[in-house]
Amino acid sequence: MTTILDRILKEKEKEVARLKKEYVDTDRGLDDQHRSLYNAFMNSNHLNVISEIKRASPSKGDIDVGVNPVEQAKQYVEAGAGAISVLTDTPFFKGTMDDLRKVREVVDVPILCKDFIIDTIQIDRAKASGADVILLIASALSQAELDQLYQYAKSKQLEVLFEVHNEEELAVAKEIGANIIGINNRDLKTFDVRLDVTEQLAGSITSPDTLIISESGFRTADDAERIVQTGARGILVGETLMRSDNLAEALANFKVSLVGERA
Ligand SMILES: O=C(O)c1ccccc1NCC(=O)[C@H](O)[C@H](O)COP(=O)(O)O
Repeated sequence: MTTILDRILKEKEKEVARLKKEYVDTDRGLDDQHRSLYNAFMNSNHLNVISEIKRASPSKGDIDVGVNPVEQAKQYVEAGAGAISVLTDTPFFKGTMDDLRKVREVVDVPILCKDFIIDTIQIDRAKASGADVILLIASALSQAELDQLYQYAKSKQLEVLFEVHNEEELAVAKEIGANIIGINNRDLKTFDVRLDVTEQLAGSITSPDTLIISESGFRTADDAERIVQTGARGILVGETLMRSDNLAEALANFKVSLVGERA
C-alpha cells in the first residue's frame, strides 16, 4: 500500500532533481550566531515549545493558508515560544523556503526547517535560508543515508532533530549518536495520533544528555503535564497554535515545570 510518506518522498525526489539543476548555494558561512535549540531547551526549567508555522497538512487539509509567517513568528516569540518550526514543504503543507527566510529576519530564537530531507542539497538550502536545525525522519531513509545526512548537517553547524516513531527507529537514532530525538506521536502512515507513543519510547532513552522532544497532537495543559512525566523537555506544536486566538494563554498552558524542578 502506498502511504502518504511514500507520496511525499516521491515529490521530494523530483524537488531534489530540480534543485540540482537550479540551486546556487549562497551560504557564505557568515552567520556564526549558533542559536542552539539543544542548549536553550536543556538549560530551561520548564517544558519548551517549538511553535510551528503550518498552513495546511495531509491529515487536516487547510489550516490557515493565508497566514503571514512573519507576523505569526513574531507573535509566537512574544507569547513565549522557545523555537519556531517552519514547514517549508509546498505540495503537501503549502509552506515555502521563503517563509523560513522571512521568519529568520525577524526572530532570534532557533528555527527548525521542517521538511522531508533526503539529500545534502536541501541541507545547504536550509542553512542558507537561516535554519539552525533540520529534521531527519528515521522512517524515510536507510540508516546509512541518515548517518550521511546527519554528519553533513553537523559539519555545517546545524543541529538535527532526529524523528522516530518506534523502538527500531530509536535504536538507529542512538547508533547515529543523535542528541536531539523527536518522538512523533503521529503515525505518518495512518495519521493516528497518540501521546502514549512518547510515553512508551521515552523510557528507552536513558542518557541525560539526550534532549527529548515530543511531537504532534498537543491541545491542552493536561497533555503537557502528561508528557513532562516522560522526561521530554520540549514539545512541537502546530495546529493548536495556528488555530489559537490567544497565543499567550495557549503557550503558557504548555510551559509546565519540568519534573524534578518543581517547588
Ligand atoms: O500533520 C500531518 O498531517 C502530517 C502528515 C504526514 C507527515 C507529517 C505530518 N505532520 C508533520 C508534523 O510532524 C507536525 O506538523 C508537527 O509535529 C505538529 O503537529 P500538530 O501539533 O499535531 O499539528
